Amino acid sequence: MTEPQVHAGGSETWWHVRVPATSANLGPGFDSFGLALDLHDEMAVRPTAGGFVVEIDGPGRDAVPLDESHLVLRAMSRAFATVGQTLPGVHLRCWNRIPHGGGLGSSAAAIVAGLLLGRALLPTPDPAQPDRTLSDADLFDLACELEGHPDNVAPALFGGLTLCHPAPNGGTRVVSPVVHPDLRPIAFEAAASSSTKQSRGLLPATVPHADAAANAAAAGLLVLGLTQDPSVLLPATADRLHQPYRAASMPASTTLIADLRAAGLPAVVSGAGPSVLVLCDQSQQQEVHRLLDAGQLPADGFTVRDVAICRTGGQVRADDGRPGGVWAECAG
Ligand SMILES: Nc1ncnc2c1ncn2[C@@H]1O[C@H](COP(=O)(O)OP(=O)(O)OP(=O)(O)O)[C@@H](O)[C@H]1O
Ligand SMILES: N[C@@H](CCO)C(=O)O
Repeated sequence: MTEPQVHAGGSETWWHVRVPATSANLGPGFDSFGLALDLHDEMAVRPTAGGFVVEIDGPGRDAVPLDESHLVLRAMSRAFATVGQTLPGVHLRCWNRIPHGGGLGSSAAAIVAGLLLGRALLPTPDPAQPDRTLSDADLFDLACELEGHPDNVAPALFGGLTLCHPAPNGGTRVVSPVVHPDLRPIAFEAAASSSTKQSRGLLPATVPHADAAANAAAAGLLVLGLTQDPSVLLPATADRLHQPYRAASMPASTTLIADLRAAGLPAVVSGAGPSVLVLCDQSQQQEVHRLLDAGQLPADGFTVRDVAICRTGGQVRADDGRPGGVWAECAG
């Protein structure tokens, strides 16, 4: 990646964003529950005289388009179009850390990054046209539309634990319960990838009533487990709505989850997979590492990360377009 140009009068201003990885579903909370994790993509953008330049480090570098169809640029354009403007030429720099198609919310992070950067780049709002501004709620609605489901974009935008539910008059609402301080998630980041779109195609149009009832019970228990009593998280993470239908498409994840759960550890498919998330408390986190050290978990093909829950959603600042630097506190 080229170094940003520095002019005699100081460095050029870039709008710089960082957005957390997210794990959706958390077992029974299909298309509703999501958790922000302390693993971030960073992007920086500045307007140019015309055209698009995209530079990428990290996952997706050799796979994603480098023109206006890049997901971050599509989201930026959408933010501009929403207020009747056209995105100018931009230079976009991406430092990707979230694997693509891994089940850790890469597309949601890209969409939220693009919307936040788009809002930052928009001309100063005209006080005579207050509807031509974008609130966080507007960005959430746009993100849901672009992603197609809300459970990753909510924690990517707002941080922490988010539960999405249909609003009475249409659209989606978000609530953000406070997570129990003992939670210490572990992510088994899969080297393999899968397309969420294809993985959604494996799901049936209808499910047995008994399965829906079991998931409703587990999802209720999951709120208790995540906020007040982590000891219930093993039964609270049982799912019958999506994991059984996807199991055969990700055999290594399915075996790993079965072994972890047999050891009493609350493991789930992260998002649409194939990564795996374990909603550990402190002693369970140690137990996972003991089992790994003893070679008693089938973890080949996975990178194991202790990932703190990130209380902060996407953050934007103006700077010199270099990666890193100090951001507001994230881990909690
Ligand atoms: N940083 C990014 N820049 C550009 N495109 C991206 C970026 N991140 C994701 N994408 C696009 O999104 C696709 C992955 O999205 P997909 O929804 O299939 O998986 P995911 O978001 O990683 O997993 P999940 O939705 O299960 O959490 C990539 O193949 C790429 O096309
Ligand atoms: N709820 C979504 C999350 C992945 O983006 C799914 O499981 O398809």
